[in-house]
Amino acid sequence: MSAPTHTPPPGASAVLVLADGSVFWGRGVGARGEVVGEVCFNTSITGYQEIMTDPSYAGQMITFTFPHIGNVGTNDEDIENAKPVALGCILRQDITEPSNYRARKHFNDWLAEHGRIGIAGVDTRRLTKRIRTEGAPNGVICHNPDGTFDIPALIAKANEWPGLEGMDLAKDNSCTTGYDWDEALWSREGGYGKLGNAKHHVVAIDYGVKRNILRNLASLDCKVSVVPATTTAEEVLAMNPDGIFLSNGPGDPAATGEYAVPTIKKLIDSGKPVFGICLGHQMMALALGAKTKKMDVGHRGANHPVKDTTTGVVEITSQNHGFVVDKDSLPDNVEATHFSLFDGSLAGLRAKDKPAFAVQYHPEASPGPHDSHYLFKRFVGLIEEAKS
Ligand SMILES: NC(=O)CC[C@H](N)C(=O)O
Repeated sequence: MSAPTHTPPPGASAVLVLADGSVFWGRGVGARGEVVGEVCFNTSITGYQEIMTDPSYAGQMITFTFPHIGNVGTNDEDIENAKPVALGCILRQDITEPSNYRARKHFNDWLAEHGRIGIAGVDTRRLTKRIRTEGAPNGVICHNPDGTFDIPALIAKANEWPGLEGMDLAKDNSCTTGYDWDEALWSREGGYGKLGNAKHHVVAIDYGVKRNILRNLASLDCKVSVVPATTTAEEVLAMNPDGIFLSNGPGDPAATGEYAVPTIKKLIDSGKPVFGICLGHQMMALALGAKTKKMDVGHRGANHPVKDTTTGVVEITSQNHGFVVDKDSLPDNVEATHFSLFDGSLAGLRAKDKPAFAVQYHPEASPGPHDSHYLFKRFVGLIEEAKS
């Protein structure tokens, strides 16, 4: 990488610095100010609003490898959380003018309104290659229209940030009080549906849950009670659920060892059907005695092939994770059920002696393909089996 210059080029209103001293000049988008966190990349070509609102991106800023960000604007519906959670975004091109019948707001205005900082005009290919070869670095985006930047201070800030490893972000991104969920999946004709005839009761533990997971459950006739991350196993079981769902969420799964992991162990031992997604998958693995680790290269995109070894079927999946379950650490009572066809990493597991299973990726998509919706049906199938 060429030596960084600390003199802003003409017109620079933002800068991205990495902990190793790399400097990327650009044009600020969204809110002004400074943000520090992990710099990752996502290869999806659609769904920037769903991605920015996915709570699993807490502590991270997202490099969008697709250059046309903003082309469908933003609306009040394509959200996975009430507010964006990703710290900021890094873009190749200036934000595209919105052109879509559902657009309500320009992406730039939406970012600014929610206090989210971004930078456009970055060589995102160079940045992505750097992340791919050296891992996701700490970084700072600074957006200052005055064009004055204290680069050494920003680099120091990037280095001082402790990094995601060992960081528990699930508790802070959970709801603080429980609530019932009855919104079902979206359709072009009717928008979001409503839970009709509630056949099953699912308690979903919220570690930073994406709404489309809850919508999928509601669309399969599940009344969903969402509860905070620190809810105890006794409290969950006292709600008499037919099934228990462990949500996705940000941060290091191993850092949830004091509250989530022991709770999940008790819930699995109760014999109730349990289904986990992403962080939920990682914590289920920890509860079953396996280990997790930080990945050299995280998976973030909407075209990741995964093989379900129980059926032999390959599905194209939506993914967002930087930690993974070590496939060599699975105890005898745990079966590996899915593998990533990109790097062979573990993408799904099940307990052999309990109705508990989980996947590392996102069957709810949002954004992404719908190949993996069958997993929600698999969960409801386990619930029906347990009830009969
Ligand atoms: N989407 C998620 O649940 C992410 C899980 C975890 N925070 C990871 O990065 O691996």
